[in-house]
Amino acid sequence: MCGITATINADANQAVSAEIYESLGMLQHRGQDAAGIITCGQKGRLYQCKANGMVRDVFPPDQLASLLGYMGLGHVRYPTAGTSSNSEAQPFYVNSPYGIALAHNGNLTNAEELREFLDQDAHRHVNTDSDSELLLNIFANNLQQTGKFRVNEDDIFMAITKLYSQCRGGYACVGMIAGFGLIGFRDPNGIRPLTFGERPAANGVGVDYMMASESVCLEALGYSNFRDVRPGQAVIMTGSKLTVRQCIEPREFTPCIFEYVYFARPDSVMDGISVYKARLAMGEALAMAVEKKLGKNLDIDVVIPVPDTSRTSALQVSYKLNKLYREGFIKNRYIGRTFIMPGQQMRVKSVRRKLNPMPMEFAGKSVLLVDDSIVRGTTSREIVQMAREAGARKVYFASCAPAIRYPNVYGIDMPTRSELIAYGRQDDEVAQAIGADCVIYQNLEDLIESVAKFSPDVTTFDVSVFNGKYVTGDINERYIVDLERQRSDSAKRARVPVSETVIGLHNILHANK
Ligand SMILES: O=P(O)(O)OC[C@H]1O[C@H](OP(=O)(O)OP(=O)(O)O)[C@H](O)[C@@H]1O
Ligand SMILES: NC(=O)CC[C@H](N)C(=O)O
Ligand SMILES: [Mg+2]
Repeated sequence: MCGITATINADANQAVSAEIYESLGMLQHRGQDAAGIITCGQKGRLYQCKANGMVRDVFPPDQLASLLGYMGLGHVRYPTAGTSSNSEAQPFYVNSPYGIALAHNGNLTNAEELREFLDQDAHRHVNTDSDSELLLNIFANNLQQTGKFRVNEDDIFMAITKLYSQCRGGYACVGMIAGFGLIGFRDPNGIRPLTFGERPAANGVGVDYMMASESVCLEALGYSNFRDVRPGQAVIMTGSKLTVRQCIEPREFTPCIFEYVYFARPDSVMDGISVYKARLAMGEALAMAVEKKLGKNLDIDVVIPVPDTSRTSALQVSYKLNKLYREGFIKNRYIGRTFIMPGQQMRVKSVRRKLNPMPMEFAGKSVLLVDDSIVRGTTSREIVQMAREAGARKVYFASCAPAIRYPNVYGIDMPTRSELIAYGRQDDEVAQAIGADCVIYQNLEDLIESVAKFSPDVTTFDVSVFNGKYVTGDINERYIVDLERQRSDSAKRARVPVSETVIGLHNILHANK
């Protein structure tokens, strides 16, 4: 899902790298494969450090100080396009025109067309398989068309407006133009999130600005007056000045519902909706679904969450059903999220290493396990087996999200139908496949209602993984088949490993080794 962040301090002597590092730590749950920071110092010079790995490993604290400058971008990566090579770690940089860097959350659905355009018409060199590098070059090319020695805000908004007509898919982006300032923009459907805020500068003169995928980063760093970038809108932040412009007529506002189900932190507020409140509501609605399926006289002794994400909802399921809530699985706090790990083998191994059952909570009991979602079934299969090994008499499995039967094309790496456990299976067949006595899914209307009821203006969402309806309107069977061919687990395994050398701008991490 990737996490993006950007900061510009009003005081040009106030370095940003430490705070960007901190906010990347707060976005780690959105991407565990790679991380990067690029900053811009006085005289417009850029400094960069990026590589594969977790935030704490990519940026040795003593080297953070060498990322000089008062403005910068940060990124944590969970790949959905290209490869997992170091060279595709973000932010990306192009020197012409003006020195531009960009960090992207999302996925472009017309990447091949853009690649061809950049090669044949724009004559720009693209050095990796990343769709984010394409996005950056499209923007750079649009800006280049101005032919100006120096650009102004109107030129930048125009370049973004043009980009909206060229790029399709889901994208929330933060960018930086050397010596000028920061930009941020969000796709016309607002599928991927982007929020921004401000705070008084440390020296009391002017205002600092920050953008991030999730509001937690802004909150922790003392920013306030949070607003979300609206679909098709763009922002420009320069020393103490913020300009917001609606670049194109927005399409239907359809944020990704999976942010609320799984991706975002519960303490974030996205598009005005508290993720925590939405998860409580999902739990309430799920409790009703459980009662409907299993009857009023529930044979359930205890409700057990599958840590971590389902905890908030599971608590509400137990409250509504008036059944005991117990932490039956203990999570190893040093193991990250398994769903966003790159290969199936690694995911399966990690579930067992990550979660360990407390036998006394299972022995002789009928348990209701609650998770936020069942995607490939990796977690549920292992968890049900663990519950049985620990002596459970009956194992019911409830999911806050409906059955997932369609690929995601907007920034979640679920590209292959056959890898989804509910694909081609009825609910009872899913139960059989994961070894549960029964599977209870939330229905789609209830999920939508659980999230939408907290929003002042969002009524619809991108729910394509549940119903196969893609909000951008450009996805056909041929695209899906192609995606499966390129990005299935087996296709990724078969790929010849690319060089692990970092390609690109002078990289501080490697320079100092
Ligand atoms: O059916 P699957 O393919 O296993 O995917 C779904 C599971 O993966 C996620 O957990 P994850 O371990 O990634 O993160 P969490 O600790 O935040 O729950 C999600 O919360 C489900 O538990
Ligand atoms: N999950 C994401 O947002 C991925 C961003 C981009 N498509 C990449 O693969 O790097
Ligand atoms: Mg989980």
